[in-house]
Amino acid sequence: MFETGLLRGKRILVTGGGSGLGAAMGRRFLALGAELVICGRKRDRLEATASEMRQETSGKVTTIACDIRDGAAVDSMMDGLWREAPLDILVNNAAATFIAQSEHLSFRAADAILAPTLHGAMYCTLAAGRRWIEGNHNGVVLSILSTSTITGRAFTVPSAMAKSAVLAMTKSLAVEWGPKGIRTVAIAPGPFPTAGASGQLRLEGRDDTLMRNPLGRTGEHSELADLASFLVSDRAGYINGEMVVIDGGAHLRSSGAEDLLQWTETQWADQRAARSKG
Ligand SMILES: CCCCCCC/C=C/C(=O)SCCNC(=O)CCNC(=O)[C@H](O)C(C)(C)COP(=O)(O)OP(=O)(O)OC[C@H]1O[C@@H](n2cnc3c(N)ncnc32)[C@H](O)[C@@H]1OP(=O)(O)O
Ligand SMILES: NC(=O)C1=CN([C@@H]2O[C@H](COP(=O)(O)OP(=O)(O)OC[C@H]3O[C@@H](n4cnc5c(N)ncnc54)[C@H](OP(=O)(O)O)[C@@H]3O)[C@@H](O)[C@H]2O)C=CC1
Repeated sequence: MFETGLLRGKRILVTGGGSGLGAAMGRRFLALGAELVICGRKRDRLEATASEMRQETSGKVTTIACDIRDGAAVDSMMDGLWREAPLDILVNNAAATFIAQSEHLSFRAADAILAPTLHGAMYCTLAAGRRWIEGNHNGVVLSILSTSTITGRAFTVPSAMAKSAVLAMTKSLAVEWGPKGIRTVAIAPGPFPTAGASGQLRLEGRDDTLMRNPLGRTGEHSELADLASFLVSDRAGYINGEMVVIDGGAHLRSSGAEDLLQWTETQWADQRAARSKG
């Protein structure tokens, strides 16, 4: 689909790149000639993914164990990266969510979603942006958001709040940092099967989420990876502050949570008892 070497010479950090959509984007970036860095909390999973990637391509893949909820850890990751060479592209992909009745959310539970999804994305963006500006280096920030930024979404309120805040960051920095050579863009995916999403959102046990998709299917990882590759590339050099939706048109029919309005209190009690550790 793309010219060979579309991302040659680009050094890209994908947060949460050890699994799911982050790994899918990373694989495509490597295939297009980029140098890839992936971070996450689970060192073993990062290493396993990186070694698969190295076998698939001849590209350079580096892993860094970093909890992006910790600003000092993010700074130390960026310092380490910059000691070798500046990044060119940051992909804010790491996030957390689960379904819950909002009245049952403890403050700690709300923070467990806000901390990686909002604060983590903000820390990474500020840490990269500051270094790009100091070094007079161009950069691109791509944030993976959600159609909840458009529709809101019942039962995943902290996630909808965090994603909406990162959209506000994307639009605001497009204006503030555009003149400094930094583009900020975003993608709002609809349902894409990943272990994280299925586990946290109980996708397999839900009746009508997929049926409501106008295209009658979930997204392919390669479709999201293609869109991400275009948006971070120089070919998208005039796109700034924009969020592109990739959901088969689903959000035009439903936020994706309406079936949960029919759940009984027993179902919610079962859900609370069967928490998934993502
Ligand atoms: C369907 C329509 C379209 C799809 C739209 C999809 C939009 C977005 C999708 C995604 O983001 S998919 C990505 C999903 N991936 C992940 O979530 C991976 C990361 N996950 C995690 O880190 C954990 O699973 C976590 C639970 C989210 C956070 O773990 P952490 O170690 O930080 O938290 P804990 O210490 O375990 O718990 C803190 C706090 O939260 C309460 N809690 C945990 N799980 C639940 C739950 N399922 N329901 C209610 N509350 C929960 C837990 O009890 C703690 O609170 P206190 O008990 O201490 O008050
Ligand atoms: N799949 C879907 O249907 C949709 C996904 N999205 C978004 O796409 C992105 C990827 O989701 P998906 O691939 O499905 O889910 P995954 O659960 O596979 O991905 C989440 C990633 O984030 C990392 N992560 C979580 N918390 C932290 C943290 N504190 N510090 C560093 N890394 C962290 C995890 O790694 P580790 O556990 O090692 O820390 C994991 O690799 C997310 O932003 C999600 O909100 C949006 C809409 C729909």
